[in-house]
Amino acid sequence: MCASPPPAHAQDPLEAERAHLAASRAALRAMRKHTESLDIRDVTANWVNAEVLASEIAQRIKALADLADTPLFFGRLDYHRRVDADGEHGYRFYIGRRHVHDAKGDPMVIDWRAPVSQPFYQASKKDPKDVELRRRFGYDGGELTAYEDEHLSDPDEEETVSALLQREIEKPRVGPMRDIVATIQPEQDEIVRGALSETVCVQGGPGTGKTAVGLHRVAFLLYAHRERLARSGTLVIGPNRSFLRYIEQVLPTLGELEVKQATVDELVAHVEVRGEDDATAATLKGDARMARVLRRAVRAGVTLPKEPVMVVRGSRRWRVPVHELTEMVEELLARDIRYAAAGEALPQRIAHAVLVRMEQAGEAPDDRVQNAVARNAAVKAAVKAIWPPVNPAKLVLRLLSEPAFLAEQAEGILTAEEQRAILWAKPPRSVRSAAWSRADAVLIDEAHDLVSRTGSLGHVVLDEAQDLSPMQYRAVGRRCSTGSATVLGDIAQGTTPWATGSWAEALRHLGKEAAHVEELTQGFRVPREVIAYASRLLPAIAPQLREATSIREAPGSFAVDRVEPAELTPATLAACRAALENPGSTGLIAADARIPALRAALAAAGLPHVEPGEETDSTTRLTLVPASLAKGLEYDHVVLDEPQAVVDGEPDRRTGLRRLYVALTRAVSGLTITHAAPLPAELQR
Ligand SMILES: Nc1ncnc2c1ncn2[C@@H]1O[C@H](COP(=O)(O)OP(=O)(O)OP(=O)(O)O)[C@@H](O)[C@H]1O
Repeated sequence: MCASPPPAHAQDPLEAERAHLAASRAALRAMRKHTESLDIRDVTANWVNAEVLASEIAQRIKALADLADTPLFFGRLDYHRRVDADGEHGYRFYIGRRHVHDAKGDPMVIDWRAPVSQPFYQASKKDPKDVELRRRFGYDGGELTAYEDEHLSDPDEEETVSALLQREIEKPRVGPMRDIVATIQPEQDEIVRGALSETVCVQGGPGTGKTAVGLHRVAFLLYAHRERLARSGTLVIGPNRSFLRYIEQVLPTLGELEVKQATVDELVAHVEVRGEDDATAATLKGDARMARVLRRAVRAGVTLPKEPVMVVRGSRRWRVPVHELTEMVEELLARDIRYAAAGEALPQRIAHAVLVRMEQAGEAPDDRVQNAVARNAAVKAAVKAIWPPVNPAKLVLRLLSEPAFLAEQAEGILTAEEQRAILWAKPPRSVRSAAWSRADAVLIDEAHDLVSRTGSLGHVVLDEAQDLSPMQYRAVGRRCSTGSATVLGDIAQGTTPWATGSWAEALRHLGKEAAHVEELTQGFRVPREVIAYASRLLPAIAPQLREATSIREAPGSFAVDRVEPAELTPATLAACRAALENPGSTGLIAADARIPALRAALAAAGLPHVEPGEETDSTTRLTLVPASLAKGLEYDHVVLDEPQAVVDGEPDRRTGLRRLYVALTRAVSGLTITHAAPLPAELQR
């Protein structure tokens, strides 16, 4: 970083940049050494503080690791004028994954999230944002091998597509998801740097970078609001564990080690899920009307008092009459406070009424007396009868077991037929023995929240959101009720019968109606020909959506092989072998029902494979992917076995075609389809 304009020296620019890289590396090592040598004995008064500080330091040491194959900086900005922002000043800034400073404290590399770095992503010929030169760096392993310049204010220089960006996008994919920090695009950057207070919903076709954007947004928010989010917490929600394993490296590479990950099922794991609903029951249980039924049910046990409360203290008896108790209960019912909080308020109200009477009788009771009266056995007994405690799981068990109870709570909300659809055919004996379904667990979570408020996090990223039921949105919404969310999804990839119809509706259930919906349209994954082929399904699965474009220049390979039924499995295996000739990962995607047969065939043929979410290595680059787990994942080459079987694996045709759309859009460099049954009509054009 220079404090004065860069001198026009004759040195080979690449050499100069390599020198800066070497100096930055040395500075990073020095920073790490310094942190490692910190002696905390003098600054911590007790062992708790010492523990906290020690763990913070350990985190910092980890964050300061110089990762050999992740370049320390990937870009450079030369401003026209000296920039003074956020403690950074100078004309020239190197942009990287984290701050590096020299011994004097002057910055060598600026964090990509700092305000001075933003023009690296946003500046253009049209709006240069004071930037004279934008330089992108190319690396081979850890070695700086190339650079590419754009003189943003030079009217004679033509605007071109960056070859380095193109190279980055075209790289064969291997292993888990990587960060995209060097090549975030302007439309993505807008979302990444959105204000913490704002909830944003991103609709985008397959491979438009929704997941990548969501993860970088968390990294950005943690940078901009570190203390606040450290207190309140951040969470990334994904559809299943294999997906979460696929993305789990991205934030740590960006230096963020503290972000939690979970599936929606894990968030609501109050009971063990062993049962499964049919589509009708699951859809009804996921319907937002269930929240109203539960609200009523939670309060169903509240009984208006029939007798006065009599408190005996010493030689005196104090009586709170029925009408006064009734007023208290009615007031608590009318107020929007949680059931348990209201149940705790009631004894205090009764005690207060007793205190008023004591005062009227000339006594001078204080707070301690009020608390003692609230704990008095007569008051406790009355409260238990009026406002009995509610066990959320037991309540849901009763609701799904007792037709009369359900009828009472669901009257005017669910029809008789709908009630029958969600009732258990054979009611379980206890919470433990019940075969709870995933949707039931969400109902229990709602009941929990009606009883006592669920704590809110600072920010939640909800990926593959198109699949959530309204009740699941509510479960996520209460976990960010005082924070914000990034909602990511693609309506065309919605494969659950209970999926919410539109983003506006989804955001309402999430409790974030004011959120705006952004659209990402540039596809970074799927080759042009393949996305065009998959898009033939759009009129049938999401007619309102536009086809995603592909910014990949490499045409990729695409083949459809029809074979005799007896030849299907051998043809699929042969396609896998051919795909494995290429560098990068190969995914064999098939209908869930085909997986056992294919697994056996792969074993018999001596083709080793892993399951989704497991790490591939140089000897095992093939993953066998059930269509139901393909969502969100990508492979360099995809072999898709028998598309019609993928469609048939779902309860209805639209869902089947959407599942197929997901499977067709996982490939980065090549897609081979093998089939014996005719292809679904929608694909034949
Ligand atoms: N700006 C970018 N530069 C380089 N690569 C990018 C960029 N944006 C996205 N990608 C890459 O494109 C691929 C698809 O991104 P991602 O998985 O985030 O898309 P998605 O929209 O979530 O897809 P899906 O709808 O299939 O879940 C990933 O390999 C990602 O790293």
